[in-house]
Amino acid sequence: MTEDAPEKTADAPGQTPSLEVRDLTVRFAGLTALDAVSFTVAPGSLHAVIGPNGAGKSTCFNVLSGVYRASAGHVHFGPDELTGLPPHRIAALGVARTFQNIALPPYATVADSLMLGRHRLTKAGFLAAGLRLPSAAREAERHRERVQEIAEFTGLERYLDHPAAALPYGLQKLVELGRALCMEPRLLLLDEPVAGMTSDERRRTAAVIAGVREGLGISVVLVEHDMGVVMRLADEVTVLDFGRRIASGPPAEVQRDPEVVRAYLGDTNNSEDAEEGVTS
Ligand SMILES: Nc1ncnc2c1ncn2[C@@H]1O[C@H](COP(=O)(O)OP(=O)(O)OP(=O)(O)O)[C@@H](O)[C@H]1O
Repeated sequence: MTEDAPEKTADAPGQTPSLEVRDLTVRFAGLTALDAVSFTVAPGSLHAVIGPNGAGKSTCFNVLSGVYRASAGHVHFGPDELTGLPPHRIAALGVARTFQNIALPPYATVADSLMLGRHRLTKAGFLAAGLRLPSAAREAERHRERVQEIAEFTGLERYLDHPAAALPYGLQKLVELGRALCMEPRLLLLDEPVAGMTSDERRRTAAVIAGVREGLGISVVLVEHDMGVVMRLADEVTVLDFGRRIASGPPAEVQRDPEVVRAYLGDTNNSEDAEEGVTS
């Protein structure tokens, strides 16, 4: 695809395609952060990428979303090659992501923050919106309705008028998730969505993620340290260690894999994971 080719939009009809990651390699000045990693995310499934600290999970995410460039290998989303595309082109193909660290605008309400996710789908031009043409007003109303639906889906409806950045941490992370859903993605990349949450917040967020997979038919790639959440939600798990894929398969299988157990228990810098192992 050339830079001048028209951008596809995610709201085009059609099924969610599979995501194929093939021999993905990323090198940083002498360090191989990802070493020929391959996995497939089946349409509508939830695929977790796990591994001890420094295993290459964030690097993998950053390549999938276009933040980092692969040194070798390919990522295909259906017929489209994502490798080498900038983040906005990947987003235009229906791939949305959340970040480990919250990046909400400081004074925006929850409604405004969710509406930011609609930006890419807005068709009315600056002039039509500025002149308050009926077509622009109708479109704005449709976006507001969708924001309301997604707020209900994520349990945020009663906070719509609150400043997002003033909400408790767990709700702010849900706003991030809601904003990604407002992009109408076909593939959602969730980077540690329950990190730093209370157990109540974790339960609530895990239920929303389960709802995304079950109710919306969106494929999800999840990077998460909370093994309880991973084992409950994932259809398939890929385990990385020192940039290499050491195991892949259904959670129950991966959990028993001796190399996975060794990678976790042998990682003395990761006491929380070592204590929890891969069995919680
Ligand atoms: N931009 C970068 N420049 C140089 N090295 C990097 C860069 N990003 C990541 N790395 C290195 O690549 C390796 C993999 O890091 P990465 O952040 O992908 O691991 P991770 O599995 O996400 O770890 P964590 O669970 O701690 O977030 C690490 O050794 C890290 O220091």
